[in-house]
Amino acid sequence: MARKFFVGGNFKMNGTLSSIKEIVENLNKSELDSNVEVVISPPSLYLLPTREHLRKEIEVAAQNVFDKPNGAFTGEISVSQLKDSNITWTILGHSERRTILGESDEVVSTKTKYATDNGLGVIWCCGESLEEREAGNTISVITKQLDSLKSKNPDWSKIVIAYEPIWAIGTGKVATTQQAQDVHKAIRDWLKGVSDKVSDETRILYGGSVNESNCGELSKQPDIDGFLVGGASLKPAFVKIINCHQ
Ligand SMILES: O=C[C@H](O)COP(=O)(O)O
Repeated sequence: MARKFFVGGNFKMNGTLSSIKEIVENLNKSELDSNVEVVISPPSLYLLPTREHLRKEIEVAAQNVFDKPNGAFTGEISVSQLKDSNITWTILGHSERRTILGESDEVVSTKTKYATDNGLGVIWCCGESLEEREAGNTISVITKQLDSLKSKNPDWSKIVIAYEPIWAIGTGKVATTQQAQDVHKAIRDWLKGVSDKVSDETRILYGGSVNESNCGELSKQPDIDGFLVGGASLKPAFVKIINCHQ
């Protein structure tokens, strides 16, 4: 079955009201490949104005969400609050939250389970550090992250996986097409252990220094179903990345 190509833009903690307005206006007026699913993820403060002004075919994602319905959880946002604001996706498990904010596999998996069970799409991130890659542990690190997720029995139909080698994030050091394809294939094979259907249908995105020059080759790989773009999603060239898949 053909998986719909997916391009996410993760603004991280970047942007202002005016710069995000410019990004939204640029996306609104651009011709975008209708075979590509596009989701952009501004900082939480800008979710609502982004949703309000962005063309409807593009969805909006939070960069994080909590696993409780409401209550005394200062600084957190709930799934129902996002859905109430027409925010239909969230990113979870980004390496910056795992390493800087100390989110464990258990925390990420629990939040993913809660979000998917309550109808939110999740861009679920995994990836290895440079030391782990150099020690030959890439697949075992990713398998551990995936095993933790599987143990919670999430709704896989709501999950898009983003493979993001930490050493390629924001460094300009993109993984080679072969390095990326190899890991994506390993993830696809691992997904067969959940079910053939999940393996066939789940999109696996690549993230890490994707730009308008390297996206074409990466997009030709059989197990690369899209991108999670950081820095380049803040630039007009993001449109070229959306349209790079032939
Ligand atoms: O979520 C996006 C990734 O961390 C990639 O960021 P980057 O494209 O700036 O390397």
